[in-house]
Amino acid sequence: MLYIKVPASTSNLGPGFDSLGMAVNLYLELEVSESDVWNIQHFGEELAGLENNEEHYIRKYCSYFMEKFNLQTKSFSVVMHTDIPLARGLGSSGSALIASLEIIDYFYDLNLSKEEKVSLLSEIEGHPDNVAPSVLGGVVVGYYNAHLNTTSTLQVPVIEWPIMVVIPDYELKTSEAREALPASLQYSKAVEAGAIGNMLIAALYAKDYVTAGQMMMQDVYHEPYRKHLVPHYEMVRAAITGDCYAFLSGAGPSIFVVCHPDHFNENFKQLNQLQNCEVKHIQVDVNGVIAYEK
Ligand SMILES: Nc1ncnc2c1ncn2[C@@H]1O[C@H](COP(=O)(O)OP(=O)(O)OP(=O)(O)O)[C@@H](O)[C@H]1O
Ligand SMILES: N[C@@H](CCO)C(=O)O
Repeated sequence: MLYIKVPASTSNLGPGFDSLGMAVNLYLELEVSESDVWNIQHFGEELAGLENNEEHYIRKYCSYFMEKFNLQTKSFSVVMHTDIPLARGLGSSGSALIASLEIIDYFYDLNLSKEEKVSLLSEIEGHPDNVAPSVLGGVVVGYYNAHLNTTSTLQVPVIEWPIMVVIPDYELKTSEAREALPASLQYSKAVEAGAIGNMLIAALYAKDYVTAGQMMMQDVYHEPYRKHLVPHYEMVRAAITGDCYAFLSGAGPSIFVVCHPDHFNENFKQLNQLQNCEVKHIQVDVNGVIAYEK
């Protein structure tokens, strides 16, 4: 029996659009064994609405990898639980892709390295900002070069201020949130967007979380085009006070909030007053995916 535990991820962190992400302590967990026929069992409320057919991501991406590596077809029995809410900007689809690759890696003895896994997964997603942190752990910058089909990643220091996430009670599919983006950015806007992202990375290295937070809140790549899809976005920005900074998690609708330790409790209480959402204190996951025989 193979046990797999994949952390959730938040991506973009404001201006790190498609290239910056952080693994966090919500988890997809699976127990997997070989079987004559596919059998996937769901546990927990997050998976309650998920259809269990050939399009199920675990089944679909296991088949994808079998074909990609020219492997003899196998079927699996899977028992699955997740704390990661689906389609909320917390990397749920990435977690399912990662789990599928772990299944194939283990049951076909592929012995893929973490770097090879991140490359294979980034090719599917088109960007590494969810899969790289969920595989490697911590805060990760990644660049998927679609022309060469290569992925580069580097870990940056984890954020040491406390973090919370506001999870609205509605879904937003990544595909819908990507459709809201413009087809092109004016040159001067692109330069501005890049400068804000560069400042964010420098601030994370410097552990200057006031500057990091200010950069997180000034994204011009995606948040201006998506905020109309997320009513909680302006509500959260209006509610936070003190040294406290918010960014849209991935494609949304969840919103991450990074706070000075002295300002965390008052902001946590304040955000808990908001309707139609849940607020969770979050930790960075520094391990990334784990998989072992049970
Ligand atoms: N554990 C899972 N098993 C199977 N399919 C899953 C699982 N988790 C997510 N999915 C699939 O992924 C879809 C959500 O993907 P989507 O990219 O829209 O959101 P997300 O990955 O949660 O957010 P983001 O990419 O912004 O972080 C679900 O509707 C479901 O089809
Ligand atoms: N960087 C991606 C993350 C969601 O997959 C986006 O914002 O669309």
